[in-house]
Amino acid sequence: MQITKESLLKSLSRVEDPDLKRDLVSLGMIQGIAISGNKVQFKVVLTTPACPLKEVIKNNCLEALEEDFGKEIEVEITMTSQVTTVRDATPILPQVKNIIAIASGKGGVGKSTTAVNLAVSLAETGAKVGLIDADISGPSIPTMFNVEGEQPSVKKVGDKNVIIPIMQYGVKLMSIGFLTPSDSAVVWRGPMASSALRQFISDVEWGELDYLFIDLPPGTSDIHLTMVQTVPVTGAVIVTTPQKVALADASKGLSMFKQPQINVPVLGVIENMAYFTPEELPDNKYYLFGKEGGRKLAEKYQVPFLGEVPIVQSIRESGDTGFPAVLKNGLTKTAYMELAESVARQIAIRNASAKKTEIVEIKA
Ligand SMILES: Nc1ncnc2c1ncn2[C@@H]1O[C@H](COP(=O)(O)OP(=O)(O)OP(=O)(O)O)[C@@H](O)[C@H]1O
Repeated sequence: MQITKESLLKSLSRVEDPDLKRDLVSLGMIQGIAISGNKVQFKVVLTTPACPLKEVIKNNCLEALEEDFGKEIEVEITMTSQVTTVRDATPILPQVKNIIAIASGKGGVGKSTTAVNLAVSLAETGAKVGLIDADISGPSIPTMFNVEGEQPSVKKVGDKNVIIPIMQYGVKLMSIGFLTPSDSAVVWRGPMASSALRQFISDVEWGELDYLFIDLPPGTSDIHLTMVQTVPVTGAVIVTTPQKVALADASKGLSMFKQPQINVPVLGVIENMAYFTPEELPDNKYYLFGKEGGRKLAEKYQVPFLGEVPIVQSIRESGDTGFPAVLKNGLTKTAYMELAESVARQIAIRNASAKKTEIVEIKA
């Protein structure tokens, strides 16, 4: 059969994106077609560079084409990506495609550690990533990125001063820790903390970003409200340990996002410190805080379970030395890369299926 653009597209329209459950052609994912005799070239534009199904989709395309055009067809597929968004080009962060809140109920469950490693993992896949440390009274991001003591520069744009974020490990960063001495106790009144977050959102030159993570303080606070009143949040990720007290608090955090007045989609639950494992004996698992609590929480609230991260000594050391665990080879790298793929996948699914998030109106 002679290969034409139409026959090629007809063939590829039998291939589905397994997550979005629609065919690649109607999703507009097939681009740049070039045909010469029995040689064809095209691009598959995925919804994220962290797509875990890259190889599956590529093989399904090859199979469909060989079925229709025989083994003699020569196919060159370039797998590329364009992160999706449901945001309008609003005056606030117009070039930021997705804003993701990282929240927990209880403090100390590893929310910041998770936010840091997710951000660096996605940057490693080639995505443009930013991270706001909204934990105003206990900023840990500068330490975890080994940029303590750095000060962002400021430039004038028109009559406005804009802050240039600090760039480290491919991630643009903003934290109150860059603006105050690291050993001083920052005691903020609620309104001051909220105004700092608003400034981090609107007065920082974030530029084009695929993913902007906001590392929230633990619990539910004024900061959470300020965030949802300032920007439309694509979705929230809840971090918890499997321990009963952490789960009880995580449920409260999760319910807050689901409240009709807030209405931020919950992308899923991450179980941190799921079990202890010595790195040299990764098959030995000790369930210090109980088993599968995060998974059960996700089931209870009918939200995706995004994955688990074990307690590993090197994760704590990586945080303290400012060299994120995902940048070291080994089991922690694998755990965080898989987690990042899982988060990126849920963002793509959310963007394909749910409508945009509205900013929460301030009611007096
Ligand atoms: N999977 C893990 N394995 C080992 N240590 C971890 C792991 N996750 C986090 N930690 C360590 O636990 C401590 C608390 O983590 P982190 O600061 O990320 O928690 P948090 O929930 O953001 O805390 P807070 O709510 O107080 O800001 C840190 O010392 C961190 O290095």
